[in-house]
Order: sequence, then C-alpha cells, then structure tokens
Amino acid sequence: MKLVLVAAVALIRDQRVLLAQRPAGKSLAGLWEFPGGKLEAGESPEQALIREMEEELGIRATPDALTPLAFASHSYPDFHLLMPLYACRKWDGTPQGREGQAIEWAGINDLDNYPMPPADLPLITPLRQELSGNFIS
Ligand SMILES: Nc1nc2c([nH]c(=O)n2[C@@H]2O[C@H](COP(=O)(O)OP(=O)(O)OP(=O)(O)O)[C@@H](O)[C@H]2O)c(=O)[nH]1
Ligand SMILES: [Mg+2]
Repeated sequence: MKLVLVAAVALIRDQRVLLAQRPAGKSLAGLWEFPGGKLEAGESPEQALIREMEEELGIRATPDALTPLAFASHSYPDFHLLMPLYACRKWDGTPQGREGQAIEWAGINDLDNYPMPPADLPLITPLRQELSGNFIS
C-alpha cells in the first residue's frame, strides 16, 4: 500500500491546542485536525511543517520550536498514513485559517467535542498529557 508521510503540529497556548476544521470538498471534510500536510520531495518533516504553518495559518516558527510529541500510523482504504505530531509553543504571528478553514483553541476537557479523523484518536492521550504539563501521578 502507498505510504503517505504527513507532518502535523499541536500549537499550544494557555493549556489549549489549536484545531482546524477540514473544509468542505476535501477528504474527511468537517472533521477537526492538527494543521499540517504532506511532505514535498526533498523536504524534512520539520521543513514541511514550517511551510504548512505559514501556508495554512500564516505563522512562522523555527525548527528548534518543534518538539516530537507522538505519531499516528493508520491504514485508510487507499493509503497508509504515517504522521509525526510535533508540539510547538513558540511562533511569530497570529494563527488564521488562511485556506478558509475554521480554527479553534480547544481546552483539554473540550477535545471530545471536536470529532477527528480516525488516525488522530491515539494522539489524544499523549496530547492531554502534554496539555496538562506532563505530571506523572
Ligand atoms: N494535516 C492533517 N492531516 C491529517 C490529520 N489526520 C489525518 O488523518 N490526516 C490526513 O492526512 C492527509 C494529508 O493531509 P492534508 O490534506 O493536510 O495534506 P495537505 O495539507 O498537503 O493538503 P493537500 O493534499 O490538499 O494539498 C489527509 O488524507 C488527511 O485526511 C491531521 O490531524 N492533520
Ligand atoms: Mg493540510
């Protein structure tokens, strides 16, 4: 099966994460996702993500601000998705939905209200840990 590599970001501010709603007409329309996109030829995941953050949200970040958080590995009917998810707490600019997508800052207890693609479901537990400050109880 075809392997598709997508880099995605959990932008974190005030214990909230930025989610973007996939626009009508795209696959998985209406679901909430982490901003990001497919790697282009020759790009590292970090380069691809920095480009996508600019294209989709109009913000600028540097590679040192991207910390590995988790990854998704999920078989869709027509491809297998491998998607590293980075945490980012430092960027320049104010995120905007530059491709017409709705964006929202979701709190740790709100995440259930944002239906996400099936590939993203295993990412919720590590994300909650990251948002809550990684306390081990
Ligand atoms: N960005 C992103 N893509 C995800 C997530 N979860 C998930 O299954 N995907 C899948 O990853 C694939 C690539 O994402 P994408 O549509 O953002 O790619 P892209 O920005 O390069 O857009 P394009 O291909 O329309 O130009 C899609 O099939 C999408 O459904 C997620 O949380 N964030
Ligand atoms: Mg995208």
